[in-house]
Amino acid sequence: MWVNLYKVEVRNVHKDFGSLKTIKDISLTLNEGEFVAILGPSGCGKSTLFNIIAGLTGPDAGEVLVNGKDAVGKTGLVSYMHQKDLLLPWKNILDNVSLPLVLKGSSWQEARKKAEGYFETFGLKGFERHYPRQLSGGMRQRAALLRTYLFSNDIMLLDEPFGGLDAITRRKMHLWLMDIVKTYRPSVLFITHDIDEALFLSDRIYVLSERPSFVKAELKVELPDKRTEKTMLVPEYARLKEKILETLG
Ligand SMILES: Nc1ncnc2c1ncn2[C@@H]1O[C@H](COP(=O)(O)OP(=O)(O)OP(=O)(O)O)[C@@H](O)[C@H]1O
Repeated sequence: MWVNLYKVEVRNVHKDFGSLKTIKDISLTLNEGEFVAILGPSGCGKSTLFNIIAGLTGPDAGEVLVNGKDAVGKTGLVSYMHQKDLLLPWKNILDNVSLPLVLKGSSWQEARKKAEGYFETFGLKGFERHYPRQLSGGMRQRAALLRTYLFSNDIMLLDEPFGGLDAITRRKMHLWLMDIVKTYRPSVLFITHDIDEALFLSDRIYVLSERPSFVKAELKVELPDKRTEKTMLVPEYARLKEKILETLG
């Protein structure tokens, strides 16, 4: 019998922090090579959900499977880029992004060699020996994304990676990230507050309710694969956006 093996499957997760009811009941799936956005109001428990998937926090009830296996309380199975993912200020960019490979057992020499191979694609070529403070905001985020990708190039949890960037840099990062995703095909769960960002980047979107959160809607984003600025003008884009706005209420 053929069984669809999800990269990530969350089944009926529930979480409270003392009397603070945070996650009421969330189930979701992530297929191989898929880009799935999780859109929800501030404080509804999105980061908590990621902490649970990454094994950093235990759910009060429910299951988390990564590659079909129980992942509750298990770290290291997915790469996780936090909202404010800081690069180590005292290490240069090459060493910052090589670090996950060293933590996984490579020598510094091997790790740097492998990491260097990605600098061109990640728009960091020529900045290997620069320190984080010498880079623009967009470059720092690309370096943090590369570090996340190198930790496990398979499943990535990205918690609002472009939240702190200005609108123009953000737009550029979206176009860039789409190319990266097409080239490397990672499976990505992506938290955002931004409806356009979710529509522009994703294959599917889960819309969460206010806290205590549950999945209010799941939408398939059937827009052309190659998305450009013009995608926003397509009628299907407007239809989906309206549906999300209605759902968020
Ligand atoms: N370890 C903790 N102990 C107690 N309360 C917590 C803990 N972690 C999160 N919370 C609370 O749970 C709620 C959900 O937080 P969380 O960061 O998951 O939301 P979020 O949807 O990611 O928010 P935002 O979109 O603003 O980043 C918040 O009210 C937060 O204060």
